Amino acid sequence: MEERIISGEADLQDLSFEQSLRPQTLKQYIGQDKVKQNLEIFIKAARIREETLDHVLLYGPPGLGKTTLAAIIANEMGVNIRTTAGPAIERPGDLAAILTALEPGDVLFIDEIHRLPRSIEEVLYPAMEDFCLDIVIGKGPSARSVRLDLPPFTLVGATTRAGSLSAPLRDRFGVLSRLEYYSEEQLTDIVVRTAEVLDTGIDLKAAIEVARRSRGTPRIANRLLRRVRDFAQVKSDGQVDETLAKEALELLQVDRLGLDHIDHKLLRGIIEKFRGGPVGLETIAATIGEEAHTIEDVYEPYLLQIGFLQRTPRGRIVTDLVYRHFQMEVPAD
Ligand SMILES: Nc1ncnc2c1ncn2[C@@H]1O[C@H](COP(=O)(O)OP(=O)(O)OP(=O)(O)O)[C@@H](O)[C@H]1O
Ligand SMILES: [Mg+2]
Repeated sequence: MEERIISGEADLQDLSFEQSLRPQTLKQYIGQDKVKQNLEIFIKAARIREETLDHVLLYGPPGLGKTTLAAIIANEMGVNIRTTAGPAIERPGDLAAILTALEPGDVLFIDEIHRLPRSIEEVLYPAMEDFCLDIVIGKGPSARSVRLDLPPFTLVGATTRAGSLSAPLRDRFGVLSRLEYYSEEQLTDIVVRTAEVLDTGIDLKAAIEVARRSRGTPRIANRLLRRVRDFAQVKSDGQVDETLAKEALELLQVDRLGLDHIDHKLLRGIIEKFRGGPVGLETIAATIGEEAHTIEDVYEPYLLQIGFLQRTPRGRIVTDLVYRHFQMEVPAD
């Protein structure tokens, strides 16, 4: 798969920047109002009762702020956060080691929780429900099960694929929060805030230009801003205005809706070879030389979100919006 500047997934450079860009409190966290309102109430209530917060599952596409929100939850609860990821926990013993090291009230953040092995999930159930751990000591006829008490804790799970989570695991979360794509206004606020953190001067119009091309995703907004900032430092005095932002984004080959050459290839392919569809996923994949699941997981979600593609039982179709975007005549049928 090609590297894309408008990918929602983190690259190495993002990771080194993101830590410094992360908002620390619910107040600083822009957008996701419904999720924030709920969490605010649950957190307040838990603090009044001096109890741990219920387990929270955060789900939604990459780069929308799940990891950020997990850290904010711990911060607002005034507790420590321990971070791990589904694929990092291979044996029940790994999980036991993490759980027994928690302090009362801590947040345990498990990223990519859908990738937790089934055998580990089963250890997690009693830990989530009753704060205890059943471990088997010894082998064969002398084996016995011992129950270990754990400190009360809050599990915060994050996943881009809520659908691949097993039902029993999903049911054990008291709070299920789905993160949505951000509006242009919210992304503009994020761009302005990031520019402040990076000590970069940016005009409002330039910030809007970056926001508009960020596919509803803060990670992409921050990444584009960094590239535009580089451009401003080389080409002018470092101040980002609208003309400069447009010029830089043109060079990055991100169009005014945040589509890149791969999106263009996909959409034009369906128009030119299949008269706009319907066409099956496998056929599209073969035509543009990509894996079907990559198209489904990576390329399609945003195109569906902005109404450029539709999924029908007979395959994908492009909508009139695409013809207009490419300034092509919309076909009569
Ligand atoms: N609501 C927000 N307000 C301000 N900045 C945000 C917000 N949400 C995310 N960001 C910024 O976007 C970047 C990516 O966010 P984060 O790493 O939390 O995404 P994620 O959902 O965990 O992604 P992934 O699925 O890849 O793990 C971070 O640098 C963060 O600062
Ligand atoms: Mg994350």
